[in-house]
Amino acid sequence: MWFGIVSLFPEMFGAVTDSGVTGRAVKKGLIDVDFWNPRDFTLDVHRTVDDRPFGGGPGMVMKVEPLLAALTAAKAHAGAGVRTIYLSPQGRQLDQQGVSELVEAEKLILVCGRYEGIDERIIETEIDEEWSIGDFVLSGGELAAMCLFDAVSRQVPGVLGHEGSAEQDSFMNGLLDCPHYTRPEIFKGLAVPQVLLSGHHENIRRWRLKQSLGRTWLKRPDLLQHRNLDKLEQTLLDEFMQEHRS
Ligand SMILES: CN1CCN(C(=O)c2nonc2N)CC1
Repeated sequence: MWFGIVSLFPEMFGAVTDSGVTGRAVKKGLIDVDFWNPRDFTLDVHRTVDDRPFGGGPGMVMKVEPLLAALTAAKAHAGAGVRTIYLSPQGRQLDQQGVSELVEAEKLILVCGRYEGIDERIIETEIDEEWSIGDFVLSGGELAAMCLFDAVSRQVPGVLGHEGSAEQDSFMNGLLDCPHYTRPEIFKGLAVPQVLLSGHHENIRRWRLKQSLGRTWLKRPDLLQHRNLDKLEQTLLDEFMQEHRS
């Protein structure tokens, strides 16, 4: 999978291109990333990338020409079939379903705005989709782009090594994740659930599923609205609810 990043702060992306699971995927060539910085496309001695908004008001807007030149260069590099995304609170809120759709794209350009944003005409003429990571305001699109980059990259075959991790990620099966434990067996007087020490894989699988269902019921019941439970899942959830109430 290939990502083209248009950003005034490409150095921020080291957090995902040089570290962790995604950093290893880049190193292995499972994920390719290229950067285009609008500042490199300025023509004035001060390398100006922002301008005052028409109509006045606070803040600045990213200058049209350097941004367009950077984006044009990114699209030329990408070739056909690339989807160009602008990170913005106006966009579709990113969730695991959206991640699953985006990973099918194979080539994504992520445009990161700064200041008050980018000229609306760039959005109208150059952007295919707007995506948001939540209803809050960031200082720029870079952190949102890194979230999208990480979540989408995790779904690329081979990135997680044993594919199971992706499946077991929260939201991959529409439920919250189960609890996780590691050594020591007793920590602050709290023991690891015995079933996890039993070595009985089917019992462990059922316990984890029951915990996922129960946690989702307690913390995110809205997710259950859209999740058809099979017979076993309903039985396990009923058990959890009964135990929770007793
Ligand atoms: C111009 N800039 C404003 C701030 N911003 C965001 O708050 C944001 N992006 O994606 N999800 C979000 N929330 C990015 C774009």
